[in-house]
Amino acid sequence: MPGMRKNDGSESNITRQIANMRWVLKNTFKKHDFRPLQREVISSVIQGHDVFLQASTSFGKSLCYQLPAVLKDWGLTVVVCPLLSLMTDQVNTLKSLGVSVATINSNTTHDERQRVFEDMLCGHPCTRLLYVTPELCLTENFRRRLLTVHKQGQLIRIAIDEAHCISEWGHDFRPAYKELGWFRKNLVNPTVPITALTATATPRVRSDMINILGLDLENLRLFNTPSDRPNIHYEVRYLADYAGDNCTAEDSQLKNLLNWLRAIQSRREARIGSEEMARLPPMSGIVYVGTRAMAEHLASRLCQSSDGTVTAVAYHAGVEATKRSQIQSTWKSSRPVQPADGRKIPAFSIIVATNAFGMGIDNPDVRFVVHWTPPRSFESFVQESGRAGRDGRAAASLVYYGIQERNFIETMIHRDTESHRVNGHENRESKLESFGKVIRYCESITRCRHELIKEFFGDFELEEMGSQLPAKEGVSVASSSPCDFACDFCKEGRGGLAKRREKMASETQMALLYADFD
Ligand SMILES: Nc1ncnc2c1ncn2[C@@H]1O[C@H](COP(=O)(O)OP(=O)(O)OP(=O)(O)O)[C@@H](O)[C@H]1O
Repeated sequence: MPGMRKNDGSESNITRQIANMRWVLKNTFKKHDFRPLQREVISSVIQGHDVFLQASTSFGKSLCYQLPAVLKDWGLTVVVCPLLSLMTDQVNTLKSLGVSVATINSNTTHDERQRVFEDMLCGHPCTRLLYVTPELCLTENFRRRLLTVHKQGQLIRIAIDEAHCISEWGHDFRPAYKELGWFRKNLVNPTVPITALTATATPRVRSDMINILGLDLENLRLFNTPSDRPNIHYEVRYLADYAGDNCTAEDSQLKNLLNWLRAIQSRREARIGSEEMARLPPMSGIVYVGTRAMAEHLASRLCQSSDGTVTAVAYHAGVEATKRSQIQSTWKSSRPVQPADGRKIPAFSIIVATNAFGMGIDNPDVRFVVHWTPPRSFESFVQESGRAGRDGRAAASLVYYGIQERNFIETMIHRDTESHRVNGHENRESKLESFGKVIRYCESITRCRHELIKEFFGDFELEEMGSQLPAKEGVSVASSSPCDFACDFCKEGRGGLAKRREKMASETQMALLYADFD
């Protein structure tokens, strides 16, 4: 492509870098081997292509721009990142590996900012990776500096993490992302290649990403992995929206969750024996709830009602920042938590969270994610459930679903889009469309849940667009079913699910309930 720089230019340089990939992987990043597809994505990055990577949560997308940035012994890669916590996490990890990395965000001091800018403009920056917010990329000051680095021939790539934030049809729309088309329009002669990464983009969001960023279709390499996660067992539990004789709907849901946890505990005990189990740290899990108050309430109920089996703590935007990071690090540490009063070590360590417990949570051994109420968007569901099993081992996703909650969430979406009026109608339509997928996912009793996830993310369409497939050549990502009894449909069959769903309050019952309310 005219004007396009193939990194160092010469073929021999590219070949040398590709040959060194494995060495850098082992020596700098301390990883034994590439995961399927990582090698191909990284090779394309090194060759100077625009790259679009849609890979499931925990795939290891960051390595796909970090490794090429380190592999070259000069030049700056700018990484646009939407969240402070995500940025801090990545920067700290890279620093601990000895990589020259910097960040400019709202927490960066004036002196540090000056130091980073001086290095950036010195003509031969030491910094290999610079993490910035999308908002910084809007400022004239930063843009001017970036143009200077480019004129000096030192800007080798722009990486845009969580690139689905660019689209109003996405679940995390961020207006500043929409302006990132500036890079392609201005970083020219030679054109600076762009890598866009996401775990959750529907076809409509994907096309926004490609168009707004101005990715060059001639030069673009597309990659994707299936949007579902083969190691996650997906299950939906149907709530009967009426309470039993002496128990509220919440009581019966709590009882159901505790029984589920006890069953996991018994299976584990049968597998490894009770002595070994007593030595192990508690199993980590996340329970997502809709509100801060519910997070506090459910965390305390889980502690009280579980007979010492569960330790649970609430996490939401109202918890003070230092306490939040303390909660996160205790939960991530995987150390057995010996209660001070001599009680037994709990079998489960649970964070009861609102969606404030979000992107960038990289705890490898979360064994389950429970949605206490249905998630508000399908993309959030896949992101949140994808925090389970990041180590590749078996994990579970459980969603509690009931008609009452469904109606409540639909009402809230209407109300929120009314009051915020963010592009009013379109915004509401996209939110309702996404929640519609949650409803179809939960109410379906005739399809494998892994297949539904891939269908809703348009995995098959991505293949048709020319996306590269991971390792096993010729096997279609979308059409092959990875579900080895790893969802309730494939395990229980249509009959089993239908029986469970029957218990859910019917539309008519709900209408009667609401009539009573009025
Ligand atoms: N080749 C590899 N071998 C072993 N571990 C790896 C490899 N590549 C990445 N990882 C690890 O996998 C974890 C997830 O990586 P990363 O944070 O890049 O995921 P991601 O694809 O961005 O996921 P998400 O969208 O959920 O944030 C990290 O702990 C990372 O160190």
